Amino acid sequence: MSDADLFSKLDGACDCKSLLKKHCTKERFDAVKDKKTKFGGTIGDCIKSGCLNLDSGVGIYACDPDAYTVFANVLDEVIKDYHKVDKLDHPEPDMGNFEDPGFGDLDPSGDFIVSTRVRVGRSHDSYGFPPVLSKDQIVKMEGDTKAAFEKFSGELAGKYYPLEGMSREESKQLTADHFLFKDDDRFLRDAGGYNNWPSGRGIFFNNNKTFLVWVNEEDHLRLISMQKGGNLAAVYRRLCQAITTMQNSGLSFAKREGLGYLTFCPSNLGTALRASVHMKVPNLAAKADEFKAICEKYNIQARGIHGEHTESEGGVYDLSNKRRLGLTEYQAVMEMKTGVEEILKREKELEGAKGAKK
Ligand SMILES: Nc1ncnc2c1ncn2[C@@H]1O[C@H](COP(=O)(O)OP(=O)(O)OP(=O)(O)O)[C@@H](O)[C@H]1O
Repeated sequence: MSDADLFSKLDGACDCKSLLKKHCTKERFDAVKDKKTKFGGTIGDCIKSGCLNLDSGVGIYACDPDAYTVFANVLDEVIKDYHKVDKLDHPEPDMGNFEDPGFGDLDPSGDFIVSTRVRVGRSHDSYGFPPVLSKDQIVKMEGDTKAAFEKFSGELAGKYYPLEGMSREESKQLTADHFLFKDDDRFLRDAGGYNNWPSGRGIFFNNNKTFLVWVNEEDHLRLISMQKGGNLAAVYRRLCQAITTMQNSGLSFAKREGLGYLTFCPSNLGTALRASVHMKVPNLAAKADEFKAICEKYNIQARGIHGEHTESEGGVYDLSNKRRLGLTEYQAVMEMKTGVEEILKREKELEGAKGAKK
């Protein structure tokens, strides 16, 4: 389908509620329809998924880091709307004093928090995103990334497992353990996210599986630190040490002033950080209105435990920072910490009240 045909499909859709539909007006589309990014991408590459999937929430992916400049007339509006900010004035990155972050274990009893995870997305600034990436380029980029992994030492040291050639059993087990990613998202598929799959994709693990890197899942890199229990300090420290090592190994990550770190989907840019706990909150979750209100008050997003758009199981929720743009990395983690502590306090009160009634 040509870029013009894609746009007509979107333009003619009456019940489409995506941010793309809202902000990619005919005027804005016409203003950029003949432009190309320095990686050769077009506005059609960015809007394809949202035009083919009219039920998208966002509907636009950047075809490459340069798209955030060349197609800013559309992308900036989507970003402001999605992240609920008036201005694009994201601060300079600041991970705070991560060696001594001023918080520790959010649930020393171990009764409520099942596991803690903090991840960031990063993009190499010398490569495009999937819509403009050839098989050779994705394989070369994987090579650059693997070279940086060689610099990991101590707790971070581990091994890279390319998806190509991985046995079915191994990949099934890694997915069940919440470690591996899949190729089953139709929005990402139509954005070109699975082009040349599984070439260039893989996963790095440290030896005790508390630090991993997804290579060319949705983003070029997703750096993930996770462990059982609620020790947010240990998880955050490990992630920041890994980010620092990768930056010092010569990799240069795509950023734009006012937008922070750039990612394939505009919903992730800024800090590109999501800090989450899997926490047991059956009593509070049973009071749906109160649960929703407390999450909103503290900017917490609640998800099911198998990732975005999944349901909770046994009262366990994935609770994370909702804000990723317009605040520093340290502030984003602190927001999650504060919200989770409040939710935990309320869950304990409700649990206590139930005990008293018995
Ligand atoms: N605190 C956590 N403990 C254990 N596993 C987690 C935790 N948070 C997320 N996961 C797991 O990580 C995987 C990826 O989750 P999900 O796709 O929701 O988030 P993400 O990787 O942060 O990316 P995105 O926000 O783009 O969806 C899922 O298998 C999910 O269960």
